Amino acid sequence: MLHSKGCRKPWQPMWMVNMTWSKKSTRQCSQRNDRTARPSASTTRKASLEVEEGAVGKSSLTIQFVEGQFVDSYDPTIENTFNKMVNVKGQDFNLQLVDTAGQDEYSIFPQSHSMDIHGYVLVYSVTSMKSFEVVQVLHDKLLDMVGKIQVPTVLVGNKKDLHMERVIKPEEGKKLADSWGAAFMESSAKENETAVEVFKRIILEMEKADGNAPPEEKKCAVM
Ligand SMILES: Nc1nc2c(ncn2[C@@H]2O[C@H](COP(=O)(O)OP(=O)(O)OP(=O)(O)O)[C@@H](O)[C@H]2O)c(=O)[nH]1
Repeated sequence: MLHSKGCRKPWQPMWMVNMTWSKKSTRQCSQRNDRTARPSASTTRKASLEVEEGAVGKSSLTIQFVEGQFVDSYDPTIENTFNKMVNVKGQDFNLQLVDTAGQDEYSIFPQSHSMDIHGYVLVYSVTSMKSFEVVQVLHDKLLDMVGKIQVPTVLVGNKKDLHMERVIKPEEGKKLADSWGAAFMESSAKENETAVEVFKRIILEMEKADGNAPPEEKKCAVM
């Protein structure tokens, strides 16, 4: 897409959180914990997925997306990197995803989370008011660190399948995301469809920030 005809311009690196991805023209198998994977010869994109508070389901969403399975156990994350090819609106992206450790409002935001990152996925649990509060603190810290007023971001309310335990309404999440100029969605790491949708959404947000509207929204000059 970057090098093809049309009105696309060369992609310029931006910072993101927790995930990295690169565009490639061929499909690749996913790899877990692949810290040695060679970067794509083509332009590389990075995004990062930040989880507010522990246990909101960040790792579960990632594993559902990368491996297509739900993990019922809880094993606190230190940091893992994943690669996964994903097709969005006819274009292949090689997503390099960094699954970071859960954070609270007192955590120091690692500088590495602003380096060579193109977008961020911020996750809270719809069953935890605390996680919803912490995600707001983390977003502020993120903007301070990168020195921008807006970054490509998707706010995700996870665990939507836990209906009886829900304490955050979808409208509250949407309102917060709107105030950030971010995309919003709810997910369940038990459902492959919503996990995949999370990562497609952040790719679209990064594309948008790069001036690359989705195909149906693109307006090329008529010669
Ligand atoms: N019902 C339900 N349980 C979930 C969902 N996502 C995660 N869980 C469970 O919540 C617990 C924590 O999930 P993790 O994915 O490890 O959470 P995390 O945010 O990565 O936690 P940290 O590694 O501490 O950052 C696990 O027991 C998961 O099985 C979900 O969408 N629905």
